[in-house]
Amino acid sequence: MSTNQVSFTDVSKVFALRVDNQVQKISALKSVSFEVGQSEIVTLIGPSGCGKTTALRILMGLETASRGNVMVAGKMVKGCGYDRGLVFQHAELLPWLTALQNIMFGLELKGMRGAELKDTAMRYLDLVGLKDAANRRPYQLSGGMKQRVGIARALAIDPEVLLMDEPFGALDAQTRESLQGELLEIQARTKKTIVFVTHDLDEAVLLADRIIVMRGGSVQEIIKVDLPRPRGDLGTLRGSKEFAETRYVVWKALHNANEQRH
Ligand SMILES: Nc1ncnc2c1ncn2[C@@H]1O[C@H](COP(=O)(O)OP(=O)(O)OP(=O)(O)O)[C@@H](O)[C@H]1O
Repeated sequence: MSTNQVSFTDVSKVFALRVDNQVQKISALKSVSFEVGQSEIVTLIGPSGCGKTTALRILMGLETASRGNVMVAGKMVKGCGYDRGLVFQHAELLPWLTALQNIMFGLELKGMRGAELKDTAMRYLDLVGLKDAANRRPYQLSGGMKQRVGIARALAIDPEVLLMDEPFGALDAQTRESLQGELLEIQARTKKTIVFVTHDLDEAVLLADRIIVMRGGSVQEIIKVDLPRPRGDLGTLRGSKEFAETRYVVWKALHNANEQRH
């Protein structure tokens, strides 16, 4: 974790909304700064509307910052790029393509052709445990399987940083838990740097090296998670004293964030 893969420095974002012929300004981010080290997993958590998705969208290049600097892998972010992969809450796969073709599509856009194209897509499908479902179309996949394809699609372009916006938020508790474990295993193998937005306190702790607690467009607190890596069996981890202690620290920070909001 010596070099920073992400530097978000003094970033502010103001949205201008036109309501009844009047322009209303919404300050979504106010001088937000944080860094993410190489191979680090950082989770962003905080009350609804505190700016988590806006921060992620700026990192992805889908929004521009009104002020401040955003660097990924040593380069200033100017629009989308293959150095970043995004996974949404809903995988948003192309419905007329198979799981394999959905992954190939992104690789083709990147310029990959021929045997390498199919082999690479298959390798990433295998990484998320879906080799046998390669020829299924999205409607033939469960919610969890679709999210796995979404993760494979983002990883296949070999980004420096994986940006994940509540990727497991729409899944049932059991599928969510197994995907959390799978994500940790994949990260241990690929060593990707991950910025992960979640509403779920347990998820924030289970996955992260550090947790950024946000409030009203600002960083309220950054909490280091000292749980060992690899995290091993997440069920056992959840039952540990260390997990409970960290969870309480984050709960308190969130509680403060909520109180100061009201
Ligand atoms: N395109 C936009 N135009 C105007 N306002 C926006 C836009 N996108 C976000 N906002 C506003 O910016 C603020 C932060 O929104 P954001 O979606 O980043 O919050 P969030 O923490 O991700 O919320 P949630 O947890 O509910 O998804 C909110 O007040 C929201 O209404």
